Parts: sequence; C-alpha cells; structure tokens
Amino acid sequence: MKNEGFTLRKRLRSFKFAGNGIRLLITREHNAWIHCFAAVCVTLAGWLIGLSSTEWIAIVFAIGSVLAAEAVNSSIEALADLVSPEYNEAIKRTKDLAAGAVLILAISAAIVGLIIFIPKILTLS
Ligand SMILES: Nc1ncnc2c1ncn2[C@@H]1O[C@H](COP(=O)(O)OP(=O)(O)OP(=O)(O)O)[C@@H](O)[C@H]1O
Repeated sequence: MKNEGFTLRKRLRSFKFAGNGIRLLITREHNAWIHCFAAVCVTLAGWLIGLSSTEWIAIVFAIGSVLAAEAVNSSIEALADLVSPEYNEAIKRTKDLAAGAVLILAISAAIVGLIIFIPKILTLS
C-alpha cells in the first residue's frame, strides 16, 4: 500500500496477487466461464482451420481484451456491493457502464471472429 522502495521480491509478490485475480476470475465469475468457453472453442477452431500469425494476434487480443474487461467489471461490482449493498442510482450507473464496456469488447471480438472465420469456412464448403 505505502510507496516503499523497489524490490524484486515485492514485484514478484505483485505477480502472485495478479495471478490470484485471474484465479478468482476463472473460478468465481460465471460470465468469465462463458468467455473462457468461447475462447477455447475459437482457439480449437483456429487450430483446426489454420490461422496466419496476424489472425492469431487479432484473436489473442480479442480474447484477452474481453477477459481483462470482465475482470475489471467484476472488481467494480465487488467494490460497489461493498460500498452500497442497498439500491443506489450511482451504483446502478457504475455497474451498467462497466457491464457495457464488457459488452462492447465482446461484440468487437465476435466481429473479429466473423471477419477471420467466415471466409475460411466458405472456402471449405
Ligand atoms: N446496489 C445497486 N444499486 C442499483 N442497481 C444495482 C445495484 N446492484 C445491482 N444493480 C443493477 O443490477 C445489475 C446487475 O448487477 P449485478 O451486481 O448482479 O451484476 P451481474 O452483471 O448480474 O453480475 P454477476 O452475474 O457477476 O453477479 C447492474 O448492472 C445494475 O443495473
């Protein structure tokens, strides 16, 4: 918490906390399960169909962006629930905006997937 000096040990500890955040996302957040399932399906499809390096870069960024947004959304929800468990208009706006950010990235990721996969699927048939 305090701004103490730089040490490698503390930086490594930060990685451990971040890893715990990823573990919480994957084990506790139901929406993240859906994103992970979609990510596994897209990765398998990409592997079977055969994607170029550029296409993999787009897919990896799309998957990473959605999961990262879901993690931020979940952390905002957790904080909001702590600050105001009772109904509050500002909390509603905050949660809806955070959820909207996830939806924007999920739609963008779906469009990226369609742009990459549709031409390949059409040439298969
Ligand atoms: N304290 C609150 N005050 C006002 N509105 C709230 C409050 N808590 C939740 N909401 C409304 O309910 C919606 C869903 O909130 P919730 O925290 O259940 O998120 P969720 O998207 O269902 O996430 P999860 O499925 O991970 O629990 C919010 O987007 C918001 O519109």
